[in-house]
Amino acid sequence: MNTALAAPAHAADALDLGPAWHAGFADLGPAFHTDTPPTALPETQLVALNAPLARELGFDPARLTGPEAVAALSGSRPIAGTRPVATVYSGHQFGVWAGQLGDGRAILLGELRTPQGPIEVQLKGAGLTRYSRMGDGRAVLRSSIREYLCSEAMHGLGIPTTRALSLTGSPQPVIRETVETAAVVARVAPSFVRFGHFEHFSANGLTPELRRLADFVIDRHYPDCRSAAGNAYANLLEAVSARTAALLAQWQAVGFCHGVMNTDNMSILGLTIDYGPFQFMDAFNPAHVCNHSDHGGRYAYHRQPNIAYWNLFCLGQALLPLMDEQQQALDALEPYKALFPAALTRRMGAKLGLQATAEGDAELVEALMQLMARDAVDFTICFRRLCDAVAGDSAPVRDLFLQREAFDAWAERWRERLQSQPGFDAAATAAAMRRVNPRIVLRNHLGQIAIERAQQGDFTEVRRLQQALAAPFDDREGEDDLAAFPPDWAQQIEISCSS
Ligand SMILES: Nc1ncnc2c1ncn2[C@@H]1O[C@H](COP(=O)(O)OP(=O)(O)OP(=O)(O)O)[C@@H](O)[C@H]1O
Ligand SMILES: [Mg+2]
Repeated sequence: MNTALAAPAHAADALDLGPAWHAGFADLGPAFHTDTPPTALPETQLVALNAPLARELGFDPARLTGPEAVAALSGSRPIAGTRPVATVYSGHQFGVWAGQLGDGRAILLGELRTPQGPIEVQLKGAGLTRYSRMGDGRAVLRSSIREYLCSEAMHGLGIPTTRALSLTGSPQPVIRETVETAAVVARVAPSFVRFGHFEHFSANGLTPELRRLADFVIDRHYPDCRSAAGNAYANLLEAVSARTAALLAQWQAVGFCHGVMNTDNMSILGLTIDYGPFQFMDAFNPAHVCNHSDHGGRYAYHRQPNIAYWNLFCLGQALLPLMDEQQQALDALEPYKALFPAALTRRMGAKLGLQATAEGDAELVEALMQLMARDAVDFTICFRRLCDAVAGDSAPVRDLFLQREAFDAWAERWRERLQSQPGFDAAATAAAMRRVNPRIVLRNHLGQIAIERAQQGDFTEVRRLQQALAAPFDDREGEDDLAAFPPDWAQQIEISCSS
């Protein structure tokens, strides 16, 4: 059922932003959500707008910049045609069952129909909901800038992610370790359903609702799971596992640490979701833990692929009531073990200029990563300089290593492998490598500089970063500072769950 929405009760005050809204998820019924209007913030202002995305969604960007629209995008004025709800989910946090969670500060407005399919819109930080528990329903400007920029950075890198439409701020104080100010990210995705949504209905023995949710997701996003042979829900689990494997390979290949891979932060569509304590690594350390609250290092970079598998197990467990036997879930999860390493070798091989995977490539990649780890080499700069080494000068990449002879020995093996490719063309290979090895990623210190300026009321750096991160593979003038090594103070930045 996909009904267009009736005008809400507060229609007189509601602002028409252009495109028509549909209920989508809210049609599932009251077991899945609670009607929750956003809570207004005072004196809202536009920190940044994603005009290209606005156009894709059917908005006229010029119409989103006026004070009324900015109030609407921050949840401070109702949007005509929307039906705001907070959805309920549960989840495993840091390996432990956490029980009911839910959208404690994100409010789903409804969905827009685009040529690419339905797109849900949420306001994160838009006020208290039934699921806020001890929280205040708010998000601070600091963490909202990080979410806004990183979701678009991931999109620019070609990594599946929720996306950010707008970032609005307000002087309203929000208490974290210090007093900060409130902000709201309007974010979009084809679906915000998480593994935790399934865990919720399963753990509560609500099998009809569990089935309803699974059918909703299959019908809209995985129709092949029903037409294929076998149990449709086991097929769903297998399809989600495949997307998750592909996602994790992409994270690992850009040195991205998520920081809070709890099952409530795992997207059923294999999107990156919840930009909290994430980090793009500077110096490569496979055991790097970006979240200062993660004392045990559960979500260290090198553990991410196994954690994803653990989370998929939780999803499989949740879907069991819809399967005929446990073995179906186990069989659906099995392919991850081969899919992930194959995808990683393919991605890392492409970073090294290899068009197809051959025997020995995984080992060649691993040997480089070990050298990088031993010398704490900068992840992004190393791969970018390798591009230049194919057709030209290898001194800049060699200079990154302390153990130069070890690097030379590795580079010789690499060159041999490159030249073994049929029709090898050095210039074309270097160009292809530049399309997969970004020049610019959202390093912690770059975000920090933009945050500190924005906290002073200057949003220019947020907007400059947004533009640069949208095309992270390009060599553009005036962006050398964004592609440079991190300053020493970058190591002192502490990123925690506080947001
Ligand atoms: N300030 C807050 N007020 C209310 N609830 C919160 C707040 N911060 C986090 N929560 C809730 O705590 C749980 C775990 O938070 P987590 O940090 O994973 O998510 P989040 O950053 O709020 O958002 P999301 O996963 O939607 O991006 C979620 O249910 C979340 O809604
Ligand atoms: Mg979360």
